[in-house]
Amino acid sequence: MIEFQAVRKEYPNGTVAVHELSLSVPEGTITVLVGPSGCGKTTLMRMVNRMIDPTSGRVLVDGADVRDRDPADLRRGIGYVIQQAGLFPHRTVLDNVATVPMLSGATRRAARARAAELLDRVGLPAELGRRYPVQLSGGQQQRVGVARALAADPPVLLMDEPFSAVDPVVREDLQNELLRLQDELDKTVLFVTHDIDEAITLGERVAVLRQGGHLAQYADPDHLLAEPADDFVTTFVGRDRGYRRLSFVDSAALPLRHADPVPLGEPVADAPDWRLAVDADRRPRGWLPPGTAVTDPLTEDRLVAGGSLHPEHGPLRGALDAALSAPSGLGVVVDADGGFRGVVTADDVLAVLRDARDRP
Ligand SMILES: Nc1ncnc2c1ncn2[C@@H]1O[C@H](COP(=O)(O)OP(=O)(O)OP(=O)(O)O)[C@@H](O)[C@H]1O
Repeated sequence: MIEFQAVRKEYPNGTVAVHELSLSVPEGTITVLVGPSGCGKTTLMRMVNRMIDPTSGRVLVDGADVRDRDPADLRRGIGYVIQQAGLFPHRTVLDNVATVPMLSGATRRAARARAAELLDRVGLPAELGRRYPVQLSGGQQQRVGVARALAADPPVLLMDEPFSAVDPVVREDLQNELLRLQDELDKTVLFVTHDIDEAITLGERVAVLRQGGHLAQYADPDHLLAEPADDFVTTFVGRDRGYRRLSFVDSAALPLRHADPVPLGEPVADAPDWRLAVDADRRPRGWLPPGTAVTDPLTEDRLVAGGSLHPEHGPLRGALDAALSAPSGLGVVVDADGGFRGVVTADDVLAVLRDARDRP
């Protein structure tokens, strides 16, 4: 656990970067610090590994004041990932990662074996290990940065805008990769970003900071979107927060409508409605338009491509998207194996939301 207790940072020029801020970062979670430029996010984060000491107040890691720890020793237990990855340009990718275990006394051979394992873990092919950082894309470099931060297997990971220099598609990949890794590793991650979407995607807890290093709100993402604490947070989380909130509401209360899918490979009689075609494993393959009779065995070329599929009990946002993107207006719900379960309409999704809102 990381705990900030009434920490304040005033730089020698009189700038107050962090103003008496208290915050607990629970163990094994991703906690995000988010806020506009200059609100003190980086200053706050760097107090954890003593790159910056607070003017007053205390920072505790696992109950101990970091000021009582030797900085080098403290940092061995804290991985640090920054924007642009900060890799050593004259070392190969493999050696960039192997440097960390070698500093902790591993032999070169053992350190390289560990580095190769980590590169694989962050989704990089082994042959990239022989290249130099400039020979990698921005997204690949960030993955190396993450691998290097994990090399000493630290319980705490500090990530300062690690994904902000890459394009949105790569960024989404990296975010998903981090969530997948965190599922396996259970680190205590403190993540800094100025992007509220990134904060909401990654954070189990999100701390919104405003200018002068004030904590505007500290909550889980659903709470932040549903009940922003003040006008600043409302503006910062943005206009479409109602829609984005759907990502955090699960669809357990969504009733499934029955539908009789038509199997591929069999003739189909004419019918007035759209019908979903499924394969032998009941996996949805597409929609047969109303009024189509098929006398030969039904083949995929007769079908209109389907919309997105909604995994049963996934977030409501996926159910709404499935309904809106299907040519029939019926969102297809599938089980864990991708088999057809039933359909939902956009009205069904809205009814669930209305019920949730009206419940006392
Ligand atoms: N060494 C320093 N000396 C004086 N002022 C500083 C110093 N470092 C940062 N500041 C100021 O402290 C405030 C907080 O800076 P900080 O870098 O923590 O903000 P941030 O939220 O991380 O911003 P960004 O998103 O732009 O990186 C800013 O006003 C900044 O100009």
